Amino acid sequence: MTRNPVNVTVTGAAGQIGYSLLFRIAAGDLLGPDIPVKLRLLEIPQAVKAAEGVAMELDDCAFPLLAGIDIFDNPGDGFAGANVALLVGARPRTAGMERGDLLSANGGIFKPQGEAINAGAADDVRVLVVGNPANTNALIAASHAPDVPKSRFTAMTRLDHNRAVAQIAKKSGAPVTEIGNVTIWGNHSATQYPDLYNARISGKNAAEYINDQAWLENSFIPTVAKRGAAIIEARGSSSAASAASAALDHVFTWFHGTAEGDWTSMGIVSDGSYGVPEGLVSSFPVTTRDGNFEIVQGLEINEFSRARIDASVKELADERDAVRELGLI
Ligand SMILES: NC(=O)c1ccc[n+]([C@@H]2O[C@H](COP(=O)([O-])OP(=O)(O)OC[C@H]3O[C@@H](n4cnc5c(N)ncnc54)[C@H](O)[C@@H]3O)[C@@H](O)[C@H]2O)c1
Ligand SMILES: O=C(O)C[C@H](O)C(=O)O
Repeated sequence: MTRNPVNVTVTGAAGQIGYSLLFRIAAGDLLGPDIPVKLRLLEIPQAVKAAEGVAMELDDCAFPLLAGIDIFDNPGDGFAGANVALLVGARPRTAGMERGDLLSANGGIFKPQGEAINAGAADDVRVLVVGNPANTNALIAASHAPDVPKSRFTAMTRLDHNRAVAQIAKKSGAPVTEIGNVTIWGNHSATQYPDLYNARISGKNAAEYINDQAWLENSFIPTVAKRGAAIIEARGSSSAASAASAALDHVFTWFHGTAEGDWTSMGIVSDGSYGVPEGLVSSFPVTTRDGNFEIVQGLEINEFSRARIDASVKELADERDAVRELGLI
């Protein structure tokens, strides 16, 4: 039986994440090996030519699952009929730019994109925001899409989650497949809190298994939280292949589900769980199935974790207040 292709809109298609992401989407890594996709590439007018070059290369791969590629320079056409929307394109921070300038520049991108999703995306649309500041950009987009359920808008903290898994595997000597129940709480920023206390290694409590508080405080948390900056420092540009891989993991897990007893991390609109004010887009532990998710409830939050979650959530509240003042939400 042949399935109808799924429309996948990717913004920032000519950028460096786009270049890693699109080929793997077309190879079936986003939705699965039996689901054809139609790519809708959205770029700014100046980058359309580069996106055309990427589309030529996609053609040249002769991917069996790739049912078509269209390129757009405006959100209204780019999001029309989108079932999955990956919002990667964003305005990067440049020298001398204040946080408010960055939020304002990105508001100019994510407000019209939210409006276009509201107006023309498919009824079942699922949105992942990758472009930074991802959580607040997702908040802006969601607030301009009143007809789309808030649960359809997510921000990417899966890269942070995967980074935490890798660090725990390295420290413990266990393979990544034995690491589970990792949570990233809060913002995709240096204030994020990767939670070792509720994580598990081969079914055992990870904090007890590793039993090294100095490593947890002075190595694990800062390494994960500042990994983006470390990659920029080493590579001369921000993470791209790992970010693309995490975006694929995020969407794949959203549709195909978390493993029994495990969970993943997603930036989602808070329902007030764990004291995170309702409406903020914060990272939580979630279980997923068939394009839906539920926050894992009842986890123990010790004093150490509480202080760090609160600090990251405060940053999210400050970002929300800043975009509110700018009239972006
Ligand atoms: N959440 C995460 O974990 C994570 C990880 C890595 C990078 N990022 C962020 O992802 C974003 C993209 O990174 P990159 O390395 O691909 O950047 P890049 O600069 O290489 O590419 C960005 C692309 O977006 C395009 N673009 C800009 N405004 C647009 C708009 N309004 N509509 C459509 N396209 C637009 C640009 O033309 C460019 O081609 C950045 O904001 C980066 O900070 C997030
Ligand atoms: O930190 C950044 O600016 C890049 C990105 O968000 C990352 O986490 O790699």
